[in-house]
Amino acid sequence: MAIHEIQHPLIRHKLGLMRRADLSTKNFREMSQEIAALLTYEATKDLPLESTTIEGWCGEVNVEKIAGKKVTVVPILRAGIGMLDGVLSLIPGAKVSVIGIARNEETFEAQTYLERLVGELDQRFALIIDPMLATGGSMVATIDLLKKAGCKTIRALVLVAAPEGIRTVQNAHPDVEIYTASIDSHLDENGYIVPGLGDAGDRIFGTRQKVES
Ligand SMILES: O=P(O)(O)OC[C@H]1O[C@H](OP(=O)(O)OP(=O)(O)O)[C@H](O)[C@@H]1O
Ligand SMILES: O=c1cc[nH]c(=O)[nH]1
Ligand SMILES: [Mg+2]
Repeated sequence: MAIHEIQHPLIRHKLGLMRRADLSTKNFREMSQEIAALLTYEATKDLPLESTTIEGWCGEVNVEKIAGKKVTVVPILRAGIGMLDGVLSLIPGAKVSVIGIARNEETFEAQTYLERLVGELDQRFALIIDPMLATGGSMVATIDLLKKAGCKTIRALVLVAAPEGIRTVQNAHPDVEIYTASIDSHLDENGYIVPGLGDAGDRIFGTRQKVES
């Protein structure tokens, strides 16, 4: 498996802004979608093209179109929804397969509570989206489930990845490529990515609990 940490200046700049603890929910949401679109651009760079002839303004013209596989975007609820519009802004025709997974915050075990997959998964290119790859439990559970449903080509887009999570996905699913805006330092004792973004779901949905001082 390859891990791609994208070095594009727009991504680096936007991620830097997202790390600010005082960033508003509105701005955090907007930047999640913007980085998701930029990661989509990178992760689809090698999609195969085929030639076709169309009727242009001055007669027949040869153009290219994406060949073969159709795409399904797979947001991992909840936080993955925060990247969905960004991905769809570049692949508007993609079908969406929704997976609900919540991490048990004591054991870090991934618990699946919803599975709504689109059809013909054996013919689709799946793009999993989740802002955070921490222990990797949620990502491995999602890939397990997609493969069981017949999916053969899978890539994952995450805003921030921890080395621990990358290793876990790498060991379980060496064929899956991950695209990320940043490989961060490590996980803390609560399984949070350092420096990370904090709880991405809470920051996207505005459910962040204020810490009493
Ligand atoms: O790599 P892992 O250790 O599995 O952790 C990462 C998962 O944790 C977060 O979701 P969370 O379980 O908090 O659910 P939420 O999106 O509903 O907030 C995040 O969005 C990932 O799905
Ligand atoms: O750092 C982390 C780890 C898991 N889930 C998050 O939202 N953030
Ligand atoms: Mg959360």
